[in-house]
Amino acid sequence: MIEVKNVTKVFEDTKALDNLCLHVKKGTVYGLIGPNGAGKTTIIKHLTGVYKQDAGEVLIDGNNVYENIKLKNKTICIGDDLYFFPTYTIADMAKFYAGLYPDWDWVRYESLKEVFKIDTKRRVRKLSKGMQKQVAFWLGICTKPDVMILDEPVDGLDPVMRRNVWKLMLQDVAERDITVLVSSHNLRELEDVCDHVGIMFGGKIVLEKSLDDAKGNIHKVQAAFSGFMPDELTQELNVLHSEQFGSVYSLIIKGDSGEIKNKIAAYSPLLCDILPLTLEEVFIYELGGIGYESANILL
Ligand SMILES: Nc1ncnc2c1ncn2[C@@H]1O[C@H](COP(=O)(O)OP(=O)(O)OP(=O)(O)O)[C@@H](O)[C@H]1O
Repeated sequence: MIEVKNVTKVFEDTKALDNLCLHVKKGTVYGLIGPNGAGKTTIIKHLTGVYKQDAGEVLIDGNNVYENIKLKNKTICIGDDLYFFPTYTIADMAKFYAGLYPDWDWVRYESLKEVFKIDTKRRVRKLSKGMQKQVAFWLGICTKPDVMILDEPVDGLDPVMRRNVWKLMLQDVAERDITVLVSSHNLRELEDVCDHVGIMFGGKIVLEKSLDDAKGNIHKVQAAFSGFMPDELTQELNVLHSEQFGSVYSLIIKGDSGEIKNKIAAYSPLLCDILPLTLEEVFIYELGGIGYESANILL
């Protein structure tokens, strides 16, 4: 279980984290999403013990993360800034990891040769960017972590390998109850793997919910009336966004779908369809509601 309690971090004149609270349950996959500069990488660096917070608490299983060797042994972080020793081959790196991580699993390492299919005698630094990422996952999974912190994890991996890597991680979530926090701008992909999402904006978490709840409280509605949509109805509904194409209104409405349907039905619409939103649309409209506007390109 990951708990971030009221964490603040200031860099010179920038408040990167502002009283941030975040909760990730054990055995779940948590998608951390937010616009550029929201503070995602900064909180990740706190979760991996790179930064020390100015205020608040960063806890994994109830223990402070900063300078906690025991927790570091059971946490793997994979981001864009991968580090491998200049002359080391994959096999050398595996031996190094085996010495560093007490639960290193050689059997898994051997069996994953079937998945990653890269010659272990090759120097890691000479591999392509995507292959280096594969090695990071290969080694990371073999440390048998309790917690995986991932920053744009599958960037640079080809579609088959992205799928393989997610399969391996979700297998560990199901079988070993590991906890995964993943930050990514690829919302389509997160939608397939996350149980919970946290939306960050301005150094805070502005929404933290199960994926189903996040998507269940905001709807795309298409409605038509004989004439214009009644003003009274617009006032009764929490309309985040509205567009009109001829006599059809395309609306983004916050609230319970049953209640929305009943309120519209009371005005005898010619058409009333409630459609599911994608995570990308939830992101755009939730953030639009708090002042991070996007162009009207989704309806
Ligand atoms: N080492 C640092 N020194 C000064 N400012 C920093 C430092 N690291 C981050 N910041 C600032 O903190 C804020 C949050 O940055 P952060 O990298 O955490 O955002 P992010 O959500 O990861 O963004 P992106 O999606 O673009 O990667 C930004 O305003 C950034 O300029």
